[in-house]
Amino acid sequence: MSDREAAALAIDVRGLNKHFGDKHVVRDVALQVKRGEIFGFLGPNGSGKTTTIRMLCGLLTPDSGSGTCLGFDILRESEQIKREVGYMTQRFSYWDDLSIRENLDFVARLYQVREREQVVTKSLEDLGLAQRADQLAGTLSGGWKQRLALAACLLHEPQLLLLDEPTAGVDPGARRDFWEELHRLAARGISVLVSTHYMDEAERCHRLAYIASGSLLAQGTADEITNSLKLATFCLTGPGLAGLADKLLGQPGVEQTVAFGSAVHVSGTDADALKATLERVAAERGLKVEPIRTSLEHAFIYLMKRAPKENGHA
Ligand SMILES: Nc1ncnc2c1ncn2[C@@H]1O[C@H](COP(=O)(O)OP(=O)(O)OP(=O)(O)O)[C@@H](O)[C@H]1O
Repeated sequence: MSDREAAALAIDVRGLNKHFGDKHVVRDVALQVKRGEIFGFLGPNGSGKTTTIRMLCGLLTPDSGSGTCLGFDILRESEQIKREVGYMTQRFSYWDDLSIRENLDFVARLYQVREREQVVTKSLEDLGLAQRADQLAGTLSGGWKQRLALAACLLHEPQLLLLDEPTAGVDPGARRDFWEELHRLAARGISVLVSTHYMDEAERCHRLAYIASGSLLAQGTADEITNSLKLATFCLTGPGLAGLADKLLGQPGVEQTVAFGSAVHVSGTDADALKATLERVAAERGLKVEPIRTSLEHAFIYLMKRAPKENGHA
């Protein structure tokens, strides 16, 4: 890769491995995140997302692997990385009995931010927190707490944000606002790697990676990931759908069924066999069957079901 291409990458790592005791929790992970890109990091609980993020920002040393974060070597230059990265942990800690402004002021002191007062005031304005600047953090709702957390990790003007499930437990309106803010930051050239369990958030990322049991199973745009699986998906609607999803499993061509209230989505890689099965079932039961686009949600359910169940040892 040329220097120019490398400079266009905020994160460029390969062969990352991490064990905890005899548990191999991150396996040969390679990630490339472009500058100014919002990169989604998805995977079931315990799949290794937090561990990977901590290795990227120099908080954890990989057992093996190499690469750069913002052009700094992840093994030798972790101090520089920490200075240029904003890391929002799953449980952001703020001080309940300090106001929003006092919390930000405190964090700005930790980072030794110059012209602290102006920086804090600007941050309050940029993040829409000015009206609540004097409210005690402990009295804020989940959405406002996340906003405070984001403001805090932006104070030292990082080039890259590593956000670990920043919107867990936050209501849909506040999540939408949070994502608008992420897109504004990305438009300013800030790179974002964000882990999430929400499909609507995954759809809003420029590119994504899916990790299960420590291994990356897919990486690319939403379309690249869904197309790579070569899944055909059909939607069944009509009367008496209860229990149908389970009954279909195991029939020719049927690899995955997902029940929704008023429909069952059925996917498989052998489109002809799947179609034949569904047309037969639809005729028998008086249902309607139609092909639909394989969504990111279908793709991730498919990947998750095929991933090894446990983190293996070794
Ligand atoms: N310090 C540690 N010591 C021992 N095991 C750990 C440690 N940190 C994480 N693990 C284990 O490593 C595995 C991966 O954890 P990690 O937190 O990276 O997953 P995750 O994908 O971020 O999960 P979640 O979505 O639940 O946050 C889990 O089995 C976890 O129990």
